[in-house]
Amino acid sequence: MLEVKQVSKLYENQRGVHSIDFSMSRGEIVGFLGPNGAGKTTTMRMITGYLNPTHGSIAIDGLSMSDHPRKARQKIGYLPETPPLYPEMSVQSYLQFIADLRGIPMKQQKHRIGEVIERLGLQGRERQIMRSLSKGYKQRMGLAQAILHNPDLLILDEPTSGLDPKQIIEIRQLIRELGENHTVLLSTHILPEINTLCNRVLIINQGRIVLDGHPDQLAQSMGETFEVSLEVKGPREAVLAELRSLPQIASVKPLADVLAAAGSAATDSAALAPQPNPDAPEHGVGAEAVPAEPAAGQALSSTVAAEPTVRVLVSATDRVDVREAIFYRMAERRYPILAMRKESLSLEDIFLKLTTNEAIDPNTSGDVASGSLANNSSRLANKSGTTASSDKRGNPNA
Ligand SMILES: Nc1ncnc2c1ncn2[C@@H]1O[C@H](COP(=O)(O)OP(=O)(O)OP(=O)(O)O)[C@@H](O)[C@H]1O
Repeated sequence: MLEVKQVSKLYENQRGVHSIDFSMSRGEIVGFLGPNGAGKTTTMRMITGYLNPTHGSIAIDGLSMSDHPRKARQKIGYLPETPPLYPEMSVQSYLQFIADLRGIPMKQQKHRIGEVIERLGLQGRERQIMRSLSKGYKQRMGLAQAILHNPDLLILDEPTSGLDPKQIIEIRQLIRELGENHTVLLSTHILPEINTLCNRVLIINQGRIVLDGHPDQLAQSMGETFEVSLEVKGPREAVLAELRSLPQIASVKPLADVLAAAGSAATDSAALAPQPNPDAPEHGVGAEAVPAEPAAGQALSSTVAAEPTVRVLVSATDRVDVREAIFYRMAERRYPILAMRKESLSLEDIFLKLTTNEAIDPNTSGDVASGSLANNSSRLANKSGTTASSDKRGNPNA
């Protein structure tokens, strides 16, 4: 549907985008993410024919934008960040004006405008002057003018920017519906928007595409290992030994050992004293035994057995999903699993990793774009540190 090949844009004294290369298939909803000044708008304006690339080529459905600009543009609907509305016009007269501009035959105009008004929930507002529309309805009008000529490809530049939460939900729902019949490229600064709307994400930084993939697969492709955080009730050393004996377990890192049996401080202070953890120096994570919660927890002391709770981060080799193996082994040994969670990088982690301090090496950006970022160890260190410190924050005695 869309082919962007080796496209660069040089402004007078600086580079807008550099050798952008991607394609989109029919039916995809692609999220275009990047920090301020990364090159999103420049890319979108080139795709829509508003700007000419300095190098490279763009084709819409096989039609070259430079050789057949009119025909290629006919296949595109564009919602710029600020919708191009005329405040003095009414909803109906504005859409008629756009229909004329788009060359929709007179005979079809009434029917098509009616369809679009219904699709975007603008019924009853046909005679309203656009100046008096709310921001959400102005955005609907922006979408209406973008889809009026029934284009195959929709380019939406920050479609929910500046809307209130209710309007955001409504516009997202509209985009989802439009995605059923159109191919959509949308730029946004709102990361959860990508997860809820898009089946693919492109991340651009400093004018280069640094990542391209499915939102769910990105996290996995950027991690070296499959990781599970786990909370198990049972004797600490025995639980650790069982986990370490499982095949395909690369490491078991205790995060903190928490005595669930509150109140045992009063009866068994020795049991609550922080225990040295043989794993702590090796892994550098907070693995000391943390005293139990005071007051509120103490009320539990008469009902909860003084069984320690072991909290660990388990990493598997070759990204193997080890959750079932862990479950069955713990069940076999009668160590109840209180919590088990697959750990992964959030889209926010990925975005920050790719767009903050880490300089993009042009020689390796191809690898990065295919999602094969290798070193992930600093994140692990961070995560362990964060978990350990948040444990302490959550425990006034720590
Ligand atoms: N008309 C222009 N003349 C010169 N430089 C420009 C022009 N338009 C954009 N740029 C520069 O090109 C780079 C990319 O800008 P662009 O507007 O495409 O980024 P963006 O990702 O859309 O940013 P934002 O999220 O802030 O809208 C920036 O460094 C910007 O300053």
